[in-house]
Amino acid sequence: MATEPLPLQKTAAAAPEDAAGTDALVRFDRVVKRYGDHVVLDELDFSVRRGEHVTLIGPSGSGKTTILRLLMTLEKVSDGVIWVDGAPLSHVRTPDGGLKPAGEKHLREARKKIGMVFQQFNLFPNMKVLQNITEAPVSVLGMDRDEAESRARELLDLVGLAGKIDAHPSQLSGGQQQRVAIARALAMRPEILLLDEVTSALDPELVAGVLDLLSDIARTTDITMLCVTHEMNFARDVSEKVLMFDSGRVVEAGPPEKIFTAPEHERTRDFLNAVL
Ligand SMILES: Nc1ncnc2c1ncn2[C@@H]1O[C@H](COP(=O)(O)OP(=O)(O)OP(=O)(O)O)[C@@H](O)[C@H]1O
Repeated sequence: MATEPLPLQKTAAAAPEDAAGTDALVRFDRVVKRYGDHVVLDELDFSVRRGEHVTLIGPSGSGKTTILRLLMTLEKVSDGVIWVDGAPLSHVRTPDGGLKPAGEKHLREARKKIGMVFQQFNLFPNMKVLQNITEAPVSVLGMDRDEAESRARELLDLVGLAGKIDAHPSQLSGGQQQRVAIARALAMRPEILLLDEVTSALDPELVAGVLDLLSDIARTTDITMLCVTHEMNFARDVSEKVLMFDSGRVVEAGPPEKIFTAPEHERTRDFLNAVL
């Protein structure tokens, strides 16, 4: 059975030079997220270019996970618009050219472009490794099962777990489970990969292996990454841009070498002093 190539090689085209952010793949446009009276994201503006690897840092409660959950359409914006690839993610266009909040059908379609890896792996406990990876491509994308299995095998090879194809998640270490979760996210061929503290639940000796895998994926593929992490060395190695959040706003943004060595904002300095 012929399979399409995996989207796992860098294409020749360089990421567009776009200092103004007009060619952003992801753009938050005055995004507000409230839970009751609690404003979690406060007219948040930021953008991410295609192929860029961005790390989100900031104190607990500053809204980092909320940003990823909004992108994954697990939450809805209270105000403002999220754009992905020039189209509204959180909204749909009205006949008069305006925007209205998107319904479930649009959101289901939109989330196909986006994959997420969670802190707690979130594998299906009753499915073997192979089926964990093939389930969504078959049921959500309508992919032929043979093709999905063939791709899953390639991805398991990539994450170093070819021998665990018939294991259940409970038979794997945390690091192995997280590798399966990464393979499962990639199986959907996402344009954007969201990583939410993916090593926080791992035993310390398993962290480096998962981070090395993600570094390889960042280096060798075109995938755009948004990554919430407390692993500052990883952020330094992998990302081109670091966004420092506080109280639902970006207080400072820049390349890691700038943010980590010469932060300008007092909140960034305080945060880095606490975590480094
Ligand atoms: N479903 C919810 N209902 C009410 N409040 C929520 C909900 N989800 C998140 N919050 C609140 O939103 C704020 C931001 O949470 P979020 O998880 O985005 O922060 P974070 O920066 O990712 O924090 P951490 O680093 O601790 O994971 C917190 O004050 C949190 O309590």
